Amino acid sequence: MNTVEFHNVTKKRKDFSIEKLNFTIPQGYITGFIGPNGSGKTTTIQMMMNLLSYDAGDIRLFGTSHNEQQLKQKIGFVYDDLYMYEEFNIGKMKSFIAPLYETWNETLFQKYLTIFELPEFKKIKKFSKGMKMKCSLLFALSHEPEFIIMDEPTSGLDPIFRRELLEHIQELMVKEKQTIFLSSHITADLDRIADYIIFIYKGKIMLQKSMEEIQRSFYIIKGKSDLIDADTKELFIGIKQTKMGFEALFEGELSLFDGFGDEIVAEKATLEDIMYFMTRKEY
Ligand SMILES: Nc1ncnc2c1ncn2[C@@H]1O[C@H](COP(=O)(O)OP(=O)(O)OP(=O)(O)O)[C@@H](O)[C@H]1O
Repeated sequence: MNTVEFHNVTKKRKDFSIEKLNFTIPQGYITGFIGPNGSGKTTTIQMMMNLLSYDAGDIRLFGTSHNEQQLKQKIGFVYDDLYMYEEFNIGKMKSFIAPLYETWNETLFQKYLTIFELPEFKKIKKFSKGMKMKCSLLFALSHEPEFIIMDEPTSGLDPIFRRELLEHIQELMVKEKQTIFLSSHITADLDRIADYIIFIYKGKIMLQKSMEEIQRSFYIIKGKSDLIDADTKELFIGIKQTKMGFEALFEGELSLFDGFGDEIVAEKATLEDIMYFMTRKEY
């Protein structure tokens, strides 16, 4: 079962276009959405949330087409920009937000308020960026959404805070079995928690795979430059020449390199390696 399905979604902007975007977000897992700046992550999320129109194609949520009521009740949208409520404190915000949700869970709200150590009666404009992110997460979680969308939840947070937030997200998955879609260009965060990865670049999907498949099939191969010729070059997705030799991204069975013995070294590729080599312009 998929929580979200994009079928041939096309969106043309002045200097940017998304052509026939196809991907799915499986139910009950954490899907990481990665891509360099300006790749179309926010545009995609806005179309998913029905905040932005598209020119062609179909977006299905929970098995049906967009439906306002369903969007509001079943989705928790987490982002750090709470400008609308800057003058409010958490208590006042709750009095506006809670009645909007049939599924509002006050016990859960109190629980996360304590866990996140957020002050209930301090104005939100006095919150740090990280506190605003936690506050957004607090409200999103308290109405027990089936699907949580997070747009860059860890950007601008310090490493300790980021790790804490990721731990909370992971805990949620274990306990509540929610579906989470998390966009980030901090790929190390997703190496840690994602079950699936969707990689977008210049409005196109470059990769959609489970983390398990990625870890099993992508490697960084290092060796002396003289090993690179027209034939070996064909094996790699991207190659970088270094002072020590070459580094290249490879997808497939490592046994292909058995004949090279210790002339090459293979390491598992990180998401950052994959993103780097797949978007490199020169080889
Ligand atoms: N309102 C808009 N009108 C026209 N073009 C826009 C608008 N918003 C964004 N774009 C363009 O669409 C492209 C994709 O932007 P988008 O914000 O979706 O990327 P992103 O992957 O979220 O980037 P980042 O990681 O930097 O947030 C960019 O080239 C951007 O300039």
